[in-house]
Amino acid sequence: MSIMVPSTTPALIPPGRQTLDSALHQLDQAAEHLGLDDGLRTMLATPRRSLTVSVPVRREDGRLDVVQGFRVQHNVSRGPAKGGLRFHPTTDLDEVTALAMWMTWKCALVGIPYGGAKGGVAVDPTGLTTRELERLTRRYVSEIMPLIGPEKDIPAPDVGTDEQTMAWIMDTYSVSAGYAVPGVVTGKPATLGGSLGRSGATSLGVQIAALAALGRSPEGVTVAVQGFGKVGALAAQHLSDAGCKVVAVSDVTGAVHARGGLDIARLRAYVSETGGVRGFHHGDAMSHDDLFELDVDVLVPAALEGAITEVNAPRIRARLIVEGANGPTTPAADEILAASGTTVVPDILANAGGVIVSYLEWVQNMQAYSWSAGEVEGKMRDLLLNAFTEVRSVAAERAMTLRQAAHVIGVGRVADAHQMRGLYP
Ligand SMILES: NC(=O)C1=CN([C@@H]2O[C@H](COP(=O)(O)OP(=O)(O)OC[C@H]3O[C@@H](n4cnc5c(N)ncnc54)[C@H](OP(=O)(O)O)[C@@H]3O)[C@@H](O)[C@H]2O)C=CC1
Ligand SMILES: O=C(O)CCC(=O)C(=O)O
Repeated sequence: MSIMVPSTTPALIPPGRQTLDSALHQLDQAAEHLGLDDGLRTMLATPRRSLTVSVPVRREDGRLDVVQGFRVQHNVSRGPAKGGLRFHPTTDLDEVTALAMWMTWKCALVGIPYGGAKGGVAVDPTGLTTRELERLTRRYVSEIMPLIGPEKDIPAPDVGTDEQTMAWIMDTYSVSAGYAVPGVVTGKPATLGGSLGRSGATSLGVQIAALAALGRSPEGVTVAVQGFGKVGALAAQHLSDAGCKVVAVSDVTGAVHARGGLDIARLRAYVSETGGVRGFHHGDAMSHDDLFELDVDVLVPAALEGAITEVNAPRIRARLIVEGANGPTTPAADEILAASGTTVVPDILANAGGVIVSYLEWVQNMQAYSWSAGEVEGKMRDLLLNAFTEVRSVAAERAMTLRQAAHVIGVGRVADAHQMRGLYP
């Protein structure tokens, strides 16, 4: 089985399919390198279980809307399926399948005992009231109930969902079980068994990965961040706290730039008040596209897939890209960046801090015990930096990019699990 990288991105291919093609291409490269046979490749390219559900939502004005929801368990050979839940209008089954596949490799890469999953609901959460969102979440959870559970599949936050969404999931599942089941979901509020440090864990991981890849003092290192949501805003904060100068950030509303560095704490307060970075007075407005072309040391894509393509990759001047988002760089862009000597710390490594702390949350829930914030951070840091060191040494030994090395390690571990278990005849 071989998946070609298209040299251009045909406009007619839906974005979700393009994302899945990227994930399959990365798998194919790793499988080739590992010498996996066709049967095993096909098994790894195919999700174990995919569920599509119709979710009715009663609107405040009495109307009934019906939206599509998905939960994909890509692989469960190393443990329960694990991965976030996304509420976004363009989410589809292909996108969720790709994101689930990346979760499989990510969990294997950082050495936590999970397979990979992802969920999605094709809805714009900003267009719903809190009560509508709650009804939607509870109904979606009821529909996917047979798939999830602390020993089966454990959702977590992703784009458009948060601690409140996780609390509703935990409650809906627990009401059905007849007792409180905190371990069914991670990224919950601390009062319901959420771990200290989970809300900022993905971003802290991005900072840790960025500093490790920089390999020099962060003082004065310039950074641009695309996306100012749960991951991007706190990644900007953590990088700024470490001494970097975050000179530009963007969200859907716009992009802001300040050559001398943005005051990230002030910008976060502004965004909580206004809903977006647009109009922030302590910086200049810039276009979304220009942010990618700034002369900065580090670029952190922390929004959605397909942000860095063959179109903008040749114009990127940052020498280091640290992927907070999943799948922000297309395979064609990857080739251009590799040829220009740009280092890309890949998503399955750079944003793994989130799922690592989710794992630590689940472990705390399963043993009905909790760790201090320092203990959680220390364990996360160790797991992430061990994976970072391993990826860097495999990349050096085998003359490959960090993404290729990360996939060789992650895919290799999952393939080993299949072979040892004998699931594959
Ligand atoms: N949350 C987590 O723990 C983890 C998330 N990730 C990945 O990180 C990425 C971001 O997730 P998360 O922060 O949770 O999601 P959020 O929904 O909290 O934030 C997404 C952000 O991206 C912005 N955005 C969307 N499209 C664009 C665009 N075209 N240009 C600029 N900004 C844009 C949104 O802007 P606006 O607010 O204006 O809509 C928002 O600021 C995703 O790829 C996700 O899969 C990876 C690992 C864990
Ligand atoms: O915390 C988790 O379980 C998963 C987070 C996630 O969706 C991701 O890493 O992409």
